[in-house]
Amino acid sequence: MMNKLLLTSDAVSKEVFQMLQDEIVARLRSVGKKDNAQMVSQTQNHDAEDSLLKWGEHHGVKCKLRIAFYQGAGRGMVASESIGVGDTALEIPESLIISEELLCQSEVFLALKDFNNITSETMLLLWSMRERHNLSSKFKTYFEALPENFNTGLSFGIDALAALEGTLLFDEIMQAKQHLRQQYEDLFPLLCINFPEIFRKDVCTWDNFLWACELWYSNSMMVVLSSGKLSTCLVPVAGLLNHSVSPHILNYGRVDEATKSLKFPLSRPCDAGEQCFLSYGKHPGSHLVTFYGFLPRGDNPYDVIPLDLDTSADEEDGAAQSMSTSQTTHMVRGTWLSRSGGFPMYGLPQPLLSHLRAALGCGLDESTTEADIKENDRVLLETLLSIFNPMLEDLPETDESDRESASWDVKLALDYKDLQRMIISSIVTSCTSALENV
Ligand SMILES: C[S@@+](CC[C@H](N)C(=O)[O-])C[C@H]1O[C@@H](n2cnc3c(N)ncnc32)[C@H](O)[C@@H]1O
Repeated sequence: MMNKLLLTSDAVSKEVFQMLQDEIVARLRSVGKKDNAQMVSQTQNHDAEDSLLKWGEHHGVKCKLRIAFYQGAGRGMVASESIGVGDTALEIPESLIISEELLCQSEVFLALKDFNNITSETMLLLWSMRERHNLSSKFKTYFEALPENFNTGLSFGIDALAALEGTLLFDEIMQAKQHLRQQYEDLFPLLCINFPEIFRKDVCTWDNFLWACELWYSNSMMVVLSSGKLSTCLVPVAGLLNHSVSPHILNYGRVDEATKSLKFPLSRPCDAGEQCFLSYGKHPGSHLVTFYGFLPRGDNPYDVIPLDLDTSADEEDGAAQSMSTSQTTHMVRGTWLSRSGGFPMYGLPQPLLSHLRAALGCGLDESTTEADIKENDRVLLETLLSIFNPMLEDLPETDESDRESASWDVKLALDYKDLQRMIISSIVTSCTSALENV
């Protein structure tokens, strides 16, 4: 829009628009500087990654990025040159996208299309489980560059799960694992018996099935294909972009009609040598741990403590007395993310405060005196502390020596608990200091 205005305005307006554009770009540049994780190596000889880039180039991928290795994040993509706002960092031809449309030409689809209402997502999952072992696959180079283990929450071992007991993440991971186990048991050994040529027993193991599930959870993107269909897809090369809470690439996901390619344009500039990040979506830490196996650096505004509040009210209706109950869930973020730390918000969400003030009979109106306001807020803050203090007590601090010797999954579980503790602790601190002042 700015570029258009700069082209069409008179000289004076042009000067103003140019100043505005420079300021916007400077502000965008300052965002996310904390994200730049330590690069481990740019130059190591990593055959699988080099081959993937060459294979992509050969098939028409256009790329202003190269692959680098980052501490704690595996591979990532780094800008080979400075890339500006609106410029395309990466362009992938539609013919390289693994989607439902590609599936329709496969043996797996022909065998399964009429099988027990199977979904195309499940067929794609089974396709990738097989294709990984197909030596003559068109996507051999892509599969060879994928990790042996994805290390998501779905692969958490018993110690990591034990560390999470009592948290919502524990429930999320257990439910997801049970769902996948059930799905596997519904499919196997049935498919191996019915279609032994296609589904070989040695390929269709639980470990290979879980690998394919983790591949789709951690690497897939929603793409509108040129047919107009919205489809969950694997996008080779683009699957090497890591996530950030302040990403460079935000708006992507529609195949360009003219070029028949998926473009990844920048929403904020990326300097040469800087890691270029994508947004995987507005996910809280629990979702990123379960399905991707990491917690992002920096403040994630989608990290919340869900709070279920019951509102039970006695209602007099003539002679009979009835009881109405409703449940509301409030999402509470760390108070450091809020701009309104003091009275009357205390860094907490307005709907939660209104809900509690009404439930406690502590509403504010013109006739409320200053003394009433203070008393009401004392009751409100004490109620909030009675909710959040026990949560904090249930999350004891991690012993640092435990963390040093821990495995990847236990470390991630402990990091998640630290994050939860930090959010709850910020709420307790806000309420305690406010209580001292009323
Ligand atoms: C789409 S892949 C990105 C490429 C991946 N790093 C690799 O080496 O194949 C998604 C996976 O990358 C890792 N990842 C992405 N963003 C990350 C981040 N900000 N910090 C740590 N790991 C990240 C997680 O393991 C996630 O499951």
